Amino acid sequence: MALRAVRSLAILSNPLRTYSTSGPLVNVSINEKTGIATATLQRPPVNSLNLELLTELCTTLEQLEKNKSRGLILTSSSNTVFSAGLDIYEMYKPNMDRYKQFWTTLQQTWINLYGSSYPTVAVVNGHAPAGGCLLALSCEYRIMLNNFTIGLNETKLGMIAPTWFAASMRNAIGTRQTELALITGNLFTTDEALKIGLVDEVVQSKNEALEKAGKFFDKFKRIPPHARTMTKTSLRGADIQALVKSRNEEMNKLTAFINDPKLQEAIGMYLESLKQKQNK
Ligand SMILES: CC/C=C\C/C=C\C/C=C\C/C=C/C(=O)SCCNC(=O)CCNC(=O)[C@H](O)C(C)(C)COP(=O)(O)OP(=O)(O)OC[C@H]1O[C@@H](n2cnc3c(N)ncnc32)[C@H](O)[C@@H]1OP(=O)(O)O
Repeated sequence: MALRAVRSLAILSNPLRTYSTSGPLVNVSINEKTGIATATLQRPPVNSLNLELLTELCTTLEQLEKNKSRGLILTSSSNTVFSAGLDIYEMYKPNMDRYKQFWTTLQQTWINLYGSSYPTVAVVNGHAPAGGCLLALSCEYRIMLNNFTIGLNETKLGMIAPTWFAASMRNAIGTRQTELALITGNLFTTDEALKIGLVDEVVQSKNEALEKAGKFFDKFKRIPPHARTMTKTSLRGADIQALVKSRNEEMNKLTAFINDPKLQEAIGMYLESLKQKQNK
């Protein structure tokens, strides 16, 4: 908390610096007038989150923090998919060293995004299942385009959404709705998501979403950044601390879980069903 306070006080005195962290999988651009960064996920066809994409995103978030960013819009280069969630191939017959690196990077990406000192908006311009929904939930505000689906559908895949996935959802829609959403693995339509507060606004186009995102950032023009950041930390800090404390334990559980032959069989069948869908 104290460190964050010092960092946020520094925001008041340091001028904004421009920088570039764009990579092949995450394009980063900075609006010179507003200082707002836009990170666009660009891993066709569905922005599934593999180790390389997560590493780029994680580094981008670290750089934004270091450079005292004014804010971040997280979006997708696809017109139909925000992110299909974790890359299922990272969990199918995994090389365990890579798998551990993958999961550690996912944890760190969440810590950086959920706990960022700068304001964050997800422009959800396509489907956002599972890990895709997690990325959106980790932002402070979600603006979604119509006619897509969003949710933590892990139970439908025979998996359990980790506690910090659940905490991110609880932070947005409360305990009751989170329990219902998680046990059913429901994917919500945009309108259903709006109704339960899983997203904050529904729009018809990406341009409209970007305009609304600008309005969200404008709300902070007259709010001292340190007060904003400390308030966010007071609300989200416990969720982050819980993961920081249990990181290793979670890794041990996951290692055993992912090597379960029944789970591997289920993942294989799920991958097959995704392929079959394409052949129809
Ligand atoms: C102590 C802790 C205890 C327990 C924790 C245990 C484990 C960890 C738990 C869970 C965390 C898991 C989180 C996840 O994110 S799992 C991933 C879930 N994602 C999904 O279910 C989405 C699957 N995809 C879709 O539904 C559709 O693709 C989508 C609606 C996103 C887009 O549809 P569209 O019609 O546009 O594309 P497709 O034809 O379906 O796909 C194109 C292409 O992409 C491949 N694909 C899709 N999704 C994924 C993915 N997530 N990973 C890898 N590959 C994916 C798909 O197979 C097609 O490939 P190809 O046939 O080769 O072209």
